[in-house]
Amino acid sequence: MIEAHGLTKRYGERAAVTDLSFTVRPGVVTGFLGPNGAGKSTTMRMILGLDAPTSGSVTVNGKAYAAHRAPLHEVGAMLEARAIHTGRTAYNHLLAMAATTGIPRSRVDEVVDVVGLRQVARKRVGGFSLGMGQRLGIASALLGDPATLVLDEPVNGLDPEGILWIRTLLKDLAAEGRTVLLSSHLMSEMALTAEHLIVIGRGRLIADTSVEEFVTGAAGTSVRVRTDDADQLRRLLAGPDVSVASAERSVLEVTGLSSDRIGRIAADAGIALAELTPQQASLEEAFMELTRDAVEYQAPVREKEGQAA
Ligand SMILES: Nc1ncnc2c1ncn2[C@@H]1O[C@H](COP(=O)(O)OP(=O)(O)OP(=O)(O)O)[C@@H](O)[C@H]1O
Repeated sequence: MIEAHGLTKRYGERAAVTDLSFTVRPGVVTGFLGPNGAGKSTTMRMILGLDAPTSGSVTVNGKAYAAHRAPLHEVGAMLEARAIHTGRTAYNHLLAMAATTGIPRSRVDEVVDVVGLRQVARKRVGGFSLGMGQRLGIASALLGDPATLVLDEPVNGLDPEGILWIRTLLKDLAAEGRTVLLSSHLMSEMALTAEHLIVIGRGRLIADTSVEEFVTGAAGTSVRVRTDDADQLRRLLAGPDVSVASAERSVLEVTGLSSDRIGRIAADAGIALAELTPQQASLEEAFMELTRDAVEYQAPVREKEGQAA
C-alpha cells in the first residue's frame, strides 16, 4: 500500500507536485497517468525516498521508504533512467544487487526466468535493446520479492509481444496481493493493464477513479442508426432534446436518446434496423479532454486560441 498525504515538491520557484493525496491499494494494478511534465517521475522518486518532499509525506506499507530495514523486500522499483553498469552481464548485474542485499543466487535465476532473459543473461548489458533493458529493469525490481512495485513507463520500448507479457505479469503480481503502481502517458495502454487510475496534471490530482468508471464516463451520448426507413424514423425520434444528424441517406446520428429507447421506438413502428451503435469517444480523446488544461506543451494552433499553458 502506498499512501500520499499533501505531497508537495518545489524546485526553486517551480512547483513540480502540489498537495497530492492518494492511496494505491494492493491487489489491483494502478495506473499513474499524466501528460509530460505532470509530476509522475517526481512523485515516484519521493515514494522511493530519492527526493525529499518540500511538504507532506508518503509512506510505503505504512512507513517512509527510508525507514524500512530491508527496502528491496518492501518495494521493487524501475525508474525511467536506468543506471546499469553497461560492461556487466545481465546476470552479474542482478547477482551484484542480490549480494549487497542478502538475496540468494537462486533468486537471481528465478527472476531471470520470470522476465524471459535466460538466453541473454550472460551477455553484456551495453548491447541490450531497449526492450531487453526493460526486462532487466523489471527483473531488478522483482529481485527482493517485494510487496509493492513502482514502475516508471515499463512498457516503453517493448514490442507487442513484450507489451502483452508485461500486462499479464503485472496483473498476476497484483492478483498475488501485491501493490502495483505504473506510470504512463498513454491512456489506451492503461485501460488494458490497470484496474484503477490516478491522473495528475501540473502536479495536481485530476482524477482518482476505476478504469471502468473512466471508460463509462468517456462514452459519448450519440447513437449511430442505420435503416432503410431513415426518414420515417427521423420523424418518430424528433423531440425537444433530441437532435438527429445524417451524413448518409440511410444513417442517422442521434443525440439525446439512448440506444434502448431508439430500438424500442423503431420496433413499435415496425422499422427494421441494420445497425444501432452507441458511439464512444476514444479513451485517448477522453484523457486529453480531462487533462487539457494541464498540458505543459501545446500545439501552436491551441496557443492561437488563447488556451496555451
Ligand atoms: N530536478 C529538477 N529540477 C527542476 N525542475 C524539475 C526537476 N525534476 C523535475 N522538474 C520539473 O518538475 C515538473 C514535473 O516533472 P516530472 O519529470 O516529475 O514529470 P513527469 O510527469 O514524470 O513527465 P514525463 O512524462 O515527461 O517524464 C516538470 O515541469 C519538470 O521540468
